[in-house]
Amino acid sequence: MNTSKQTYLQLDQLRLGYQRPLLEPISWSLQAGERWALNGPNGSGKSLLLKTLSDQLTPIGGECLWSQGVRWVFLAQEHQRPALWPLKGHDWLQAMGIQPGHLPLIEHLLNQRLDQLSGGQWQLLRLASVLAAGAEVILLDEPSNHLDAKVRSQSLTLLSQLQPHQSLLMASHDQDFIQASGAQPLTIEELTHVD
Ligand SMILES: Nc1ncnc2c1ncn2[C@@H]1O[C@H](COP(=O)(O)OP(=O)(O)OP(=O)(O)O)[C@@H](O)[C@H]1O
Repeated sequence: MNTSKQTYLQLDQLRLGYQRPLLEPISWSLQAGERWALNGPNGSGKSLLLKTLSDQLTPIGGECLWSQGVRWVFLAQEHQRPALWPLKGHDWLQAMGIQPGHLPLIEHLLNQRLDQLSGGQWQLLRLASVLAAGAEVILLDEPSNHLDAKVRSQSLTLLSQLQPHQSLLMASHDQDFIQASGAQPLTIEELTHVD
């Protein structure tokens, strides 16, 4: 099936905010295979958009329409771990419904306890599991947070293994990471701009 022109997500005059709208309305669509990197100043609404797309916030107005059958996954900027958490990496993958055999880059983390992983190891495990879920749309909030050079390069390897039909929308301040990922930079201002 040729999915190159398929629209995965359509935003129509979408109003985002908490108690009241914080941004101008957004009208935008995401097509199969597109790779976008939201960047721009702190507080400009990147996380707000990703939280709304991933159903953590209700839009204040307008429409957010996922095409039928399109699956999305979301990597939050932070994921707090309980201080004592006796689960291991393979438990995490199992909970995500993922076969560990396909993920050589995180094999060394599978027998480690989640509460004993470093911040970067935890971020890599979470990123790898989100990418391995095979969803059509990958939403990532600051995926290069906490990463040293080696893990950062491993994360880029994982991103480079996305299938041509998979789409990416990530928020990032990390210009080098954005460039290396091949994603096109996009600002919230551009999304709210009306021609
Ligand atoms: N829980 C909240 N309640 C009310 N306003 C909030 C809440 N969280 C964030 N905001 C506000 O929403 C706006 C957008 O914040 P958001 O976190 O989306 O910015 P961002 O572009 O992701 O910033 P950063 O680059 O710092 O991660 C900011 O003005 C922020 O103060």
